[in-house]
Amino acid sequence: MILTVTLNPSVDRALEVDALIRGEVLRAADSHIDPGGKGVNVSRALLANGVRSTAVVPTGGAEGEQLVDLLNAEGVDLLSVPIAGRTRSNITLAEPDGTVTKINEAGPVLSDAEFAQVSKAVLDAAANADWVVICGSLPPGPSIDAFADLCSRLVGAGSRLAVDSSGPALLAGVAAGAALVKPNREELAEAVGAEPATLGDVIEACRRLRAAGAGAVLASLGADGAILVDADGVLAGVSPVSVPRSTVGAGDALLAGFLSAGARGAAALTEGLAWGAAAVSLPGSRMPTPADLDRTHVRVTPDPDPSRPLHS
Ligand SMILES: Nc1ncnc2c1ncn2[C@@H]1O[C@H](COP(=O)(O)OP(=O)(O)OP(=O)(O)O)[C@@H](O)[C@H]1O
Ligand SMILES: O=P(O)(O)OC[C@@]1(O)O[C@H](CO)[C@@H](O)[C@@H]1O
Repeated sequence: MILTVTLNPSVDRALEVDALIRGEVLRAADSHIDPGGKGVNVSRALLANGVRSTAVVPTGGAEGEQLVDLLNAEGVDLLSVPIAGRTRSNITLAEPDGTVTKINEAGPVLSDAEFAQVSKAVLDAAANADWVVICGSLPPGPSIDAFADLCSRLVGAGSRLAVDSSGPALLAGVAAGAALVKPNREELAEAVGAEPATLGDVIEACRRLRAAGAGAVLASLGADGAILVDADGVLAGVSPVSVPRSTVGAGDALLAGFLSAGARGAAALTEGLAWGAAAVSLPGSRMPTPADLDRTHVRVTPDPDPSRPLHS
């Protein structure tokens, strides 16, 4: 069982518009509502592909009830911790060429007592989990020290921890000794204080995160694919998408696919890239099912040319 933790989940509203024009009334050609938040998406993707997962989410207010209803409707196994604040609602504006504009709320304040309750739920459930996967932004409230403490306690208790977050939360996961971190290009740049221009820059940044405590680094690079740096070496992979529809949740699908296939080696990276590419071809933050997956276009190679420039 893979336990996911989304401290700041959301109800995701995706609107498809012909073109994004500031100051105009835009008419949506189509709209979708999905349960959202990065860990929630990892659980949804795993479930859609027959992998057991439980999602821990703090929920509150009308949107919190809606999120629980949406997740129950999909059959996601939930550990919902009630909070006083209102679960956020995040907006996606998707244009026909695949350009996505996202507006994410900060999310409700999580009080110290509420964070302690969520942490207890996570630590209790972690005992039966193959992985504990903490994803997404931290909501207002919990200090970075409190978050770092949760990561350290999980690692100390023997859990295999994966962290997909940004800024101080990503670094806290690294320092706690997470077995895996999954930064995207911007998160990696922020973590090492340098914008990568080539695959070599990405590999060097991943090595720095490993030296700082992470076991493995899976760096997602949008249309440039992904790089895996772990104790076995370096792998690079790409999976071209002919008609990108929405990149929202692609990183979550990549992580879910990678974990589902054992989180190690070319087979796991291939699986992650197939799930990521499939998510990009689907609207909103819809997660791929087995019928959406096509592994034939995925290319994974060891020790890629470090001078290869990044495009996206
Ligand atoms: N335009 C694209 N074309 C092909 N594949 C893509 C594209 N965008 C994303 N992907 C695939 O999805 C994976 C994750 O994308 P990205 O690096 O954008 O993740 P992310 O920023 O974490 O996404 P999110 O936070 O929305 O889940 C990439 O590694 C790649 O495999
Ligand atoms: O604000 P965060 O927590 O960084 O990201 C939240 C979010 O953008 O991430 C998911 C896609 O990865 C969406 O379902 C959700 O709206």
